[in-house]
Amino acid sequence: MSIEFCQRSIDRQIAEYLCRGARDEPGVLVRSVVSLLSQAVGQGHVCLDLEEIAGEVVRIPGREEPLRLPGIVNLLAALRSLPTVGRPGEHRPLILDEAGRLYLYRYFRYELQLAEAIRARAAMETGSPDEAALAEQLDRYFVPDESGEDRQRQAALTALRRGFSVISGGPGTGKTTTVVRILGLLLEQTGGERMRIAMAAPTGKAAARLASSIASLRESLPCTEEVKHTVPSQVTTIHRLLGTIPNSTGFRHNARNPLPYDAVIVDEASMVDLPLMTALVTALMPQARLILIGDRDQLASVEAGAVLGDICRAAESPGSAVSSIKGCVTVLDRNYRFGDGSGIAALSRAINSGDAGEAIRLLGDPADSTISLEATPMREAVRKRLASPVLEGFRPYLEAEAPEDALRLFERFRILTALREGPWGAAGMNHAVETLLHEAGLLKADTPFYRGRPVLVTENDYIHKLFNGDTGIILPDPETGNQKAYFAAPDGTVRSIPPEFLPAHVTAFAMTVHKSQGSEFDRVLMVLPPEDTLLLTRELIYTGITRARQAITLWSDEAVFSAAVKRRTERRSGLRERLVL
Ligand SMILES: Nc1ncnc2c1ncn2[C@@H]1O[C@H](COP(=O)(O)OP(=O)(O)OP(=O)(O)O)[C@@H](O)[C@H]1O
Repeated sequence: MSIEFCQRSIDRQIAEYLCRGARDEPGVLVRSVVSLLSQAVGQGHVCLDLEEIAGEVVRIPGREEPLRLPGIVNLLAALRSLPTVGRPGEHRPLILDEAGRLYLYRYFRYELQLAEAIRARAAMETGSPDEAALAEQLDRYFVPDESGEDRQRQAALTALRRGFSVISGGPGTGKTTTVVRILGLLLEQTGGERMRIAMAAPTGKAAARLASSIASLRESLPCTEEVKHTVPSQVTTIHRLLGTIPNSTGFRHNARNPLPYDAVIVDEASMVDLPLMTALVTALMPQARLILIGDRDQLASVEAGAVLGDICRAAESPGSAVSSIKGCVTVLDRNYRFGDGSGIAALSRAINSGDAGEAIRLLGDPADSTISLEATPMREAVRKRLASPVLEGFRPYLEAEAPEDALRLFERFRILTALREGPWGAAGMNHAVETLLHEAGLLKADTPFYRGRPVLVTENDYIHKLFNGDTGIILPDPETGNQKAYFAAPDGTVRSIPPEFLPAHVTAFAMTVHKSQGSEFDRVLMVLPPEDTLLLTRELIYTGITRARQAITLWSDEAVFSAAVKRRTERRSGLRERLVL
């Protein structure tokens, strides 16, 4: 195997800077390794596994001869001889650990701090000592079902008893239902007011979704009105909770100024990267409880790490038997929304187990119209093939009068893509959809902010309270007739701003699967390119498919789909091992 360097200038600069002491041929070697580390971090890995690259051939841009890296012993020796490389515990720009993992110092420190904080919290027993009272409470909240195995009840028990717990499950497995019951249980246990609980999610959209679920589920809790009223209804973004500081990567809340909460619950935790998760756990009070909710099978965070996945795997690993992380993770696997036999549920299971053949069989089953597979059309045929799903999917919102109706109806259908650019990427699809809708007379795409243009915000704007991932629609103000960008607020109301004030945004008929994390739509058309690429992974396919509540159509060639389902995203990190110490 040879390693391709898609070296960015930043990787080269970092390597030059960190390898100042290294000269001549060994200097080229260590500079290359450090460049590879920087590149790996850019791709989402936390560290570089030297075992994996030892003995491999590296092609370096601008250098004719490829470089063969030495075997692991010599490679480790070469790196250890550098003044910039230290061992764990030392304060050097690069850290080489005992397992041959090379880190940028910052990431090593994050990983170590996160593992230590989680282990300490996992070892913390927080539950009420009154077992009989606890059993009575749990029976009230979780009416035993015929299966005899109630994972939701188990998840709640863990959340009540331990300082750290994780609830992982796909859409519709009852994560939100369980969280709301945990809220009721926690508040009951402590007599309501004394328990200070914060709820957060990585994006504004995910926060809004959780807030509205809590509002609708709270009334059904089997507790007193008094307890119901103390159930918190606010969900914030993690950045807001921690308090961002302009032009700094630090937060207002940290170990010296901890968050004033007894329990912090984080939804959509698979989207949280290593630096942010570390910032969050280090900002908790020593006795505070942390509950993470998410889907371990989804795409990992955009930035470095796969924290939720690593935690879940650590809890399952054989080594965890003697560690505090054992028993902290509950996986919910029963689909209450569709039933386990539904097409989308069965398809997600086949994909998660890497069984592409079964997934293709399910997709081809004519008896199930909720899931289907069609070959990706050639570039020239894309628009023709899009016409029917696009007109059907987008007509209702474009014909709606009131902004709140348009926003609600827009959630019915979305095109998700694997790629950002190109004819099968979000950019190409958006262009094709715009043209189709324009030709059909459903919109007039003659100005940037035409009536009906859906926009997806791509950065956080604290002034206008718009966040990365928020989706709005340009519509005329009923009173003035001027175009405005309308957004659904977390409380269910609609608000608007003049389109000129919009932060960075893109058109949103189609969006990448990455951007769709934290959202769900009734029907989804997911588009894979006709050629296989390394970006197509099992996690990407699973995440895209599970965005659909009712029906999914997949455009993909069978070979491309199979290759993708078999390809797992592996993010290098040492977190799993550090958690089971
Ligand atoms: N134990 C249960 N018995 C019966 N129905 C349940 C149970 N748990 C959840 N449900 C129902 O299943 C549906 C999905 O539950 P919920 O929204 O809590 O799942 P979720 O995992 O949070 O899904 P998503 O990730 O899509 O938000 C809801 O309609 C809920 O009422």
